[in-house]
Amino acid sequence: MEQAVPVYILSGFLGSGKTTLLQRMLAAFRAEGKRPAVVMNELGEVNLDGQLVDSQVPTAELLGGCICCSIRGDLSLQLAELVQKEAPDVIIIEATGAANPMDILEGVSETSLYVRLELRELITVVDAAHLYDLYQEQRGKTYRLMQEQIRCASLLILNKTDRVGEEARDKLNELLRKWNAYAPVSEAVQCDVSLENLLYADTAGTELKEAQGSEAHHHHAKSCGHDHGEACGCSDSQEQTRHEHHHSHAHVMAYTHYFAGPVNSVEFEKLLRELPRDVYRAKGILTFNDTSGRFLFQYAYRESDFMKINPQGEVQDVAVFIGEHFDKEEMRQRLSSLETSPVN
Ligand SMILES: Nc1nc2c(ncn2[C@@H]2O[C@H](COP(=O)(O)OP(=O)(O)OP(=O)(O)O)[C@@H](O)[C@H]2O)c(=O)[nH]1
Repeated sequence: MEQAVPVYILSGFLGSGKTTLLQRMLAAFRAEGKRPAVVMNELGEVNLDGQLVDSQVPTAELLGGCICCSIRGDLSLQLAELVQKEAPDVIIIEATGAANPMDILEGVSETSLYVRLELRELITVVDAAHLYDLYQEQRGKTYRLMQEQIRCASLLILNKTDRVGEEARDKLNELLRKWNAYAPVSEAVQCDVSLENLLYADTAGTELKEAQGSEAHHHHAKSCGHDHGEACGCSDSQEQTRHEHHHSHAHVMAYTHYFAGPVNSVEFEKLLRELPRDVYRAKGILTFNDTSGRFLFQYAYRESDFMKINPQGEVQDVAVFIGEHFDKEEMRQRLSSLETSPVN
């Protein structure tokens, strides 16, 4: 009988390290001679993470929304198409950091009714520094979303441990155990974990497979804190009325800026340093007028990083800013004021 294609879901809050883990997993699968395929979901209108994935890897993109609301139907279609067209040995789904993984898990389960898929693991990557800071306050929507993402996981990676001290690490391990008593926890920097243990730890996989059965699934849903009844904050109003349930990420919004010309690198870094606290993730591709080449920039929880890049395909200079209730118009004006005339 035809083998089911194993599926891995990567979850974790914005900027926690999902793409970093994705790259490691892809390298590990390919080293074993396997053909992985990827489904990437971004809140912004462009897939910048796709620039970090080898162009040889078949990739389906779900852009401009979150899998778990307006484009959940698309997830099923994309999965089915990937299996039929590419016949991959394994599929990795990278969710937006704002997604509730329970909805993606349901999406994969639905698809597995008509395409042979086997949900193997739901891996949640946790930004140690970000969670520790929110833990001090013990409230807020982002804190609750992180909690849901951690609860649903079959494997947990406590990433960015370079940004916290030993005391915080102990506290975080305790917290993860409290929220999810079953998933093995691996501490990591740059998601550098032993992938053999991670990908072939069968116990957690079994639990997830069982979760595809309705009763276990119901139980799983309950333990994920996926409470129904509150109004949905999805942008799509039809969707909103169709399934009136609670999405804890409804507070998250994205602004995509297409640059009309190069910007000054010093001024741009200053803008990143001065971003409001409510903008917790940004990324983009830029041309600077004071240094040659193009750069992929990353900003995650107040840390920024620039990498020289030769974009695959035609990519305009663009930046995506993700956060809570920030002023998009103010952001647009600030970014536009940095633009200079294109260099000929
Ligand atoms: N200091 C530190 N930075 C890290 C670590 N792991 C990843 N990063 C950096 O954090 C930034 C975000 O990492 P990504 O892997 O893109 O995070 P992500 O979860 O895919 O982000 P979204 O897709 O936007 O949700 C990048 O600049 C990474 O280089 C780590 O362990 N420590």
